[in-house]
Amino acid sequence: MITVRDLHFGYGSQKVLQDISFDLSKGECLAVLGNNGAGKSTLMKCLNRILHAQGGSVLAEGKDLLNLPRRELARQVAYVAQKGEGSRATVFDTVLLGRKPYIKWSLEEGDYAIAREVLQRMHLEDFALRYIDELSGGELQRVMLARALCQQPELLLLDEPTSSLDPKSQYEVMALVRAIARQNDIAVVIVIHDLNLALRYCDRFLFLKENRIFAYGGYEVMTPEVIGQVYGMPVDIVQHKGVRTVIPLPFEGEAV
Ligand SMILES: Nc1ncnc2c1ncn2[C@@H]1O[C@H](COP(=O)(O)OP(=O)(O)OP(=O)(O)O)[C@@H](O)[C@H]1O
Repeated sequence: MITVRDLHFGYGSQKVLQDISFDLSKGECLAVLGNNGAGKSTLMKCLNRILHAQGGSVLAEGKDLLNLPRRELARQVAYVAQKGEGSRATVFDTVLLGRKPYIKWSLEEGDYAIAREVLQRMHLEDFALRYIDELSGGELQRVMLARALCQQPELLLLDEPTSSLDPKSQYEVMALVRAIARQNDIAVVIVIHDLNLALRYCDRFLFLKENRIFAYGGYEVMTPEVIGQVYGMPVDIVQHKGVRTVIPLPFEGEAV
């Protein structure tokens, strides 16, 4: 269980996060939603201690993540940033790097086996020997996700993991993340702009607005009213062939 309580953060005098509290069970996916600049990436960076929260607590299974030694933190939390970096390393070596928090003296056969398994699950076997600075944006995004999975964290933080993927890959990757979360009991926090992907693959939803949580909960908070107030646009939610779908409605006076 991940328990976040009263998290606060500001860049200088600009307050970005205030009174952020939520709980997430293992195996669940939480979508973090909100407009550009709402503080979603900042929240992820506070959870991973890239940024230091100025107040509040983050507990994972009772362990205080904001005060764990770095190496221990890296075993608990994996983070995939919005912009992946492309260095001169192969895909296999990059994914293997996810084992770093566990290595004592040298890599063991178990580490290679985990990397191979993750590559297979992410359909990246054919890319194993390619250099990551020669991949497309979407391919690189898959590799960075694979590296995070190789880390076998308790908490997986994904900042817009589908932003560079083609439509089919977006659904495939989200389905895979959800399946891995459930099978391996990983709590996943996903910053995502696509409400339909969130609705389909996430279990809980956290809307940020004006530095604070505007709404948080299960499907009951995914309503046209909440979405309308957070994003300032009219929407409807319909069920089509069993799939709940958010449909943007025309703005007032807009011809369609
Ligand atoms: N390093 C920084 N220094 C100062 N202000 C920052 C910094 N990074 C972000 N901000 C500001 O903090 C606020 C929240 O930014 P953040 O990146 O967390 O938003 P976001 O919700 O992830 O946005 P987006 O959907 O555009 O990715 C914004 O007003 C942004 O301009």
